[in-house]
Amino acid sequence: MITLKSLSHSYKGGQTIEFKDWHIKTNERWLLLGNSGSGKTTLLHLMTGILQPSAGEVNINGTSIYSLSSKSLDQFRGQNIGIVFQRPHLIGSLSILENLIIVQRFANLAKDMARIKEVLASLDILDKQNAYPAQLSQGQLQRVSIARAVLNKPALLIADEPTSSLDDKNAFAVLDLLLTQSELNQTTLVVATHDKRIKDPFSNTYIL
Ligand SMILES: Nc1ncnc2c1ncn2[C@@H]1O[C@H](COP(=O)(O)OP(=O)(O)OP(=O)(O)O)[C@@H](O)[C@H]1O
Repeated sequence: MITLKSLSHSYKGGQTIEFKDWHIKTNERWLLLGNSGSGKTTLLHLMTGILQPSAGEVNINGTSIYSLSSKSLDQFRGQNIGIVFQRPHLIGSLSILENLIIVQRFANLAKDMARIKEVLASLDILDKQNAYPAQLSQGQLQRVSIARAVLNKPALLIADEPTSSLDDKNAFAVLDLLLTQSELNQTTLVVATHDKRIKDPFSNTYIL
């Protein structure tokens, strides 16, 4: 269960953005909808502890995330939250395998090669394990990005605008990967978007 309560944020010199309360149950699939500039990225950053709110609380499975020290929060995020960013942000000098090994290490989990290979296989990119990011296509990079986000079986999988720059065929393919992976890994899914093409599989919507 994830709860957002009385959350608001003001950037320096900007207006205060207030967010209505949000209760997300385990394994639910939510669409976070809002026009450009409405605060989607800000809310995702608050939910994941990347940004501290001006006021309010985020509680993930019993942990109030802003009460954690920054080191504990980094570890908590690594173990409980997977994020698919708009761009993959992989480390270019490391192979795909090495990029995933450090995700386990940053979360303070034991190295688990079997799990890495299982996730790569489920996304159909196991044959790319020894390749470097520059050697992969955009679609393959997005798969690695999803692999990295689900690797540690997080309680919460978040995707920030995963489809808006894609054509219909690729947008639905990525959506399908996110849905399949959230089911496979028993992960609650939140997709932030202004892409109305992908709304059908979501029964829950939080509108900004
Ligand atoms: N670092 C910042 N400093 C000051 N203002 C900011 C900062 N980041 C965002 N904002 C402002 O906060 C508001 C919400 O921005 P945010 O990026 O959360 O919107 P968004 O819904 O994700 O937009 P988009 O869909 O265009 O990415 C906007 O008015 C934006 O200008």
